[in-house]
Amino acid sequence: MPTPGITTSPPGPGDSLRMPAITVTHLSKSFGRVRAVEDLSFTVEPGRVTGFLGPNGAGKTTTLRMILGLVEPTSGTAVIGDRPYTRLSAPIATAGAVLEATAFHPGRTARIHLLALCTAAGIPLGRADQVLKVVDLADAADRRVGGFSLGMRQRLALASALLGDPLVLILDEPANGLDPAGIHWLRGFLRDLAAEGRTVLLSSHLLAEMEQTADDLIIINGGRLVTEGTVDELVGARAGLEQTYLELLKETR
Ligand SMILES: Nc1ncnc2c1ncn2[C@@H]1O[C@H](COP(=O)(O)OP(=O)(O)OP(=O)(O)O)[C@@H](O)[C@H]1O
Repeated sequence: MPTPGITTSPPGPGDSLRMPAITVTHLSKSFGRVRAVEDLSFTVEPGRVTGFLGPNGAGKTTTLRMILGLVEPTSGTAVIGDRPYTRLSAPIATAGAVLEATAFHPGRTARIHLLALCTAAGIPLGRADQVLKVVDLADAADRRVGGFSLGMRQRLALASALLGDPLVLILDEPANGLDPAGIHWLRGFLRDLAAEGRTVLLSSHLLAEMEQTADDLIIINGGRLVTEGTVDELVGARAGLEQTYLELLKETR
């Protein structure tokens, strides 16, 4: 298994002071008559894994895309540190992301895919092999991505997100397609990133997994905040995250 750190010189404890939080303030997005996100506010703290939960269509992907500057908010703001993603001075070194439906050129090998990204982003080419090792894909580096399993594609997407050694990682359903060993690996990996002081935000429908992986939770429904807090606060004495989650959604219907 790869070593936890994604960089050759992981941030030290003092560096966590410089790790950016994600701050979403009164964020809204409408697509025509569809109100995908409505007056949403929350904070994602550095040094913690934050789970972003909500039923299908709750607005999770739209929110993540607004944080990454891929969707223009109708109103409100989403900032990483002190500014929107599109105004970051070093966006690739600040935030990395894995979004749903990541497209790869099927004829390219994993290494060529990453080398192309390095070239486009001005990242030293040696970084490609480093991140392949980190996500445990070194043995598949010269295989064409068209023949990759879903789990391997997820790992390659994660490798792409790590190229810039980002302080903030934003992942939309990263466990999708991973087998139990892969999910176990991902959990340890994300926990290690947070332990290095990085800010980790991930959406998932896998509640049992989220309960084990996340420190903090943000739950939304119908584009609005249902609740946010630590896993301990929210689950507390109740019988697990699944029951807590279903009860909270029922209350807000
Ligand atoms: N580009 C778009 N054009 C029109 N409607 C959109 C667009 N993107 C999202 N929506 C709508 O916004 C709402 C929120 O969608 P979103 O994908 O953000 O939810 P989600 O919580 O990520 O759902 P899931 O868990 O199913 O992935 C849905 O009603 C969706 O149909």
